[in-house]
Amino acid sequence: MERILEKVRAKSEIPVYDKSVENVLSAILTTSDFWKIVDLSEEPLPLVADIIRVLEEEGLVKIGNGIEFTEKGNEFIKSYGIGKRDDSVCECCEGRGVSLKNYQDLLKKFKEIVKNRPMPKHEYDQGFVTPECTISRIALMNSRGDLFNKDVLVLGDDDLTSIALMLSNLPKRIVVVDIDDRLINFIKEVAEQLNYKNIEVITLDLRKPLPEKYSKAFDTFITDPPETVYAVKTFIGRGISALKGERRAGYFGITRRESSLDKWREIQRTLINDFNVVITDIIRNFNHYVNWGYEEETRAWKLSPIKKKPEDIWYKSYMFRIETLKDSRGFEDEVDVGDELYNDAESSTT
Ligand SMILES: NCCCCN(CCCN)CCCN
Repeated sequence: MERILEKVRAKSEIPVYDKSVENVLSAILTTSDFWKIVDLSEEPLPLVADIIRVLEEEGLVKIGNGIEFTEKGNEFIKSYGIGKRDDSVCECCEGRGVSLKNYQDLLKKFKEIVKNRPMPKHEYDQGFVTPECTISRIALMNSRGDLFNKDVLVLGDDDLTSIALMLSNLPKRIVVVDIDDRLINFIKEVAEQLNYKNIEVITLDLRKPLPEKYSKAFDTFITDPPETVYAVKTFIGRGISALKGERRAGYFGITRRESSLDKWREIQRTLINDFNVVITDIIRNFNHYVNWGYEEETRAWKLSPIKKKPEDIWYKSYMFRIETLKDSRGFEDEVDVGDELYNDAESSTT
């Protein structure tokens, strides 16, 4: 194992641990599909690709139509006592912990309205979640008392959460900001169709601070940022600066596909130390992203040992919920980064 770790460290700037290799080995025992191995291992995609390369160099796996153990590989995992990874996700709620029993009508209407939604744009790292997931977000936020008669801010909305919010008739007011005019126009059209008045839809680049009128104006925000430390600081920091005061809520997705646990610790330090908020929930794989179509253009494709597009959903993120308390603060400075907003050593689908 030591040899494997040394060789991976020589290739990757992402921290690698015994557990990182163990996670990948367990995943290969369960599936030969690269994308599913990344999903099950919960290690960042670039690190999984490097580990698989080293396993191949060591003659432990062979890479054909899939990734499989050689005889030598089977000996190796036996000697290390590596077991299969059994995910055991609840079939009823897909692991989200919210029931859609009371939201079936909302789900049906939402699916109907978003039939001809704008498709994901690589330029903005877009990738929308399934309708079941979008409606589960409404159920989750409503279950915490964060929607009924509340002022809600949506920072970036390729998931069209704002449309589900309009259909739910729960918020007092909705403000949606996005950089992509296609989404802005689509959401505006739907608001027209629904004759929904209490919504503002504006084009904004979140590298700039929010307009003054949105400072301390909301009870709840939701966002799903790219996962560089810059992007997390900017998107979530803007959201917190928009909250009215104490005991308001923020929701956002953080993935393991593009963030190592070392980066998770940085993100959690930013939340606790810089923003001085409290983390109330972290729900594993709450967000399931529909494959976005531009896979071949991404670094993930270049790194993948097998050039085959993913068939099933493999990219997921954990849903974080935070609340503000006394002395919580957001982030209101201008961020003048370009590409670094979307890319770092661990990202690969941006
Ligand atoms: N590049 C394709 C996947 C992007 C997912 N990211 C943006 C999602 C917007 N709905 C962020 C995922 C977790 N923060």
